Amino acid sequence: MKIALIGYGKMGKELEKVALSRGHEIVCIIDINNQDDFESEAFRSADVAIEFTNPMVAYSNYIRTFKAGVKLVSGSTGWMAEHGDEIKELCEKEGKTLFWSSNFSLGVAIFSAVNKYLAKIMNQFPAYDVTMSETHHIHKLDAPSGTAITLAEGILENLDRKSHWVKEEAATTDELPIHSIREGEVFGIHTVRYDSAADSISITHDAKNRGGFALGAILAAEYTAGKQGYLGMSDLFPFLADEPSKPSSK
Ligand SMILES: NC(=O)C1=CN([C@@H]2O[C@H](COP(=O)(O)OP(=O)(O)OC[C@H]3O[C@@H](n4cnc5c(N)ncnc54)[C@H](OP(=O)(O)O)[C@@H]3O)[C@@H](O)[C@H]2O)C=CC1
Ligand SMILES: O=C(O)C1=N[C@H](C(=O)O)C[C@H](O)C1
Repeated sequence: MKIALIGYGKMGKELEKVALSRGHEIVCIIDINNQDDFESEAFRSADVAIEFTNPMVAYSNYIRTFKAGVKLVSGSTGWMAEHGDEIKELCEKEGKTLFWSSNFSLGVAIFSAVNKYLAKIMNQFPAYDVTMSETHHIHKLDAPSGTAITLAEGILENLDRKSHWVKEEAATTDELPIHSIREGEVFGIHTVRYDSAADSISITHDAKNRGGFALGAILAAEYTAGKQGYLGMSDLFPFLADEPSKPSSK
């Protein structure tokens, strides 16, 4: 498959390694210094472009990729609150294609499914209150992390006593607090913790390197080449939506 990379930083370089190891060809690399290449033949020839840049430029990269008629996979975080609805509409109503995930690692896909199921169970156990924390390297521009926001959304959809997430401290019992820590070169640690007076239950995903994010993004690119629309990890792994059994609310 022909792949174009947009952004050649920590993730761009990791993606290049994994793509080549799976027999793909990198036909174009766009970084901050060669923006004209969005109009190049090489870029247009790509089966899929993969974008990992930053919250400020991701949206304009998506629009330029759509204009070039190239399908897109992106892991950039921090753009969704401002532009999410417009980008989804371009995919759902105007034939554009974006596969986006706040975290491409297979471990986080599994963790997300467990997180939603645990939240549903906790409807039966009001003595437990839930908090979240995420730790990342000091270069990270956004907080909370995109993954933390996705995990929080998974809790809010399933745990009736929480209505919205907040940064750091909860002021009311319906708020779900997310604590963000920036430390050294940490690849990404996410913890969801339920606390009662008697005990606590924590689930944690701890990335050991960036290889897992890159592998997931390349698997997503292989999937996206033959698809259209707004796609995500639930399209790539639909079986993760199947629960072992649904706890009854009675
Ligand atoms: N979904 C997931 O699984 C993951 C998501 N991420 C997210 O991916 C993004 C990138 O992470 P990471 O690779 O670590 O960040 P880096 O800062 O290491 O890399 C980003 C690169 O994009 C370049 N860049 C800046 N502006 C543009 C532009 N307009 N067009 C093309 N390239 C540009 C930067 O250049 P310069 O340095 O010169 O500005 C830099 O080389 C972040 O939003 C992060 O949160 C990260 C890991 C996993
Ligand atoms: O910036 C990073 O490094 C990461 N960003 C993503 C996020 O915001 O959740 C995914 C991963 O945790 C690494």
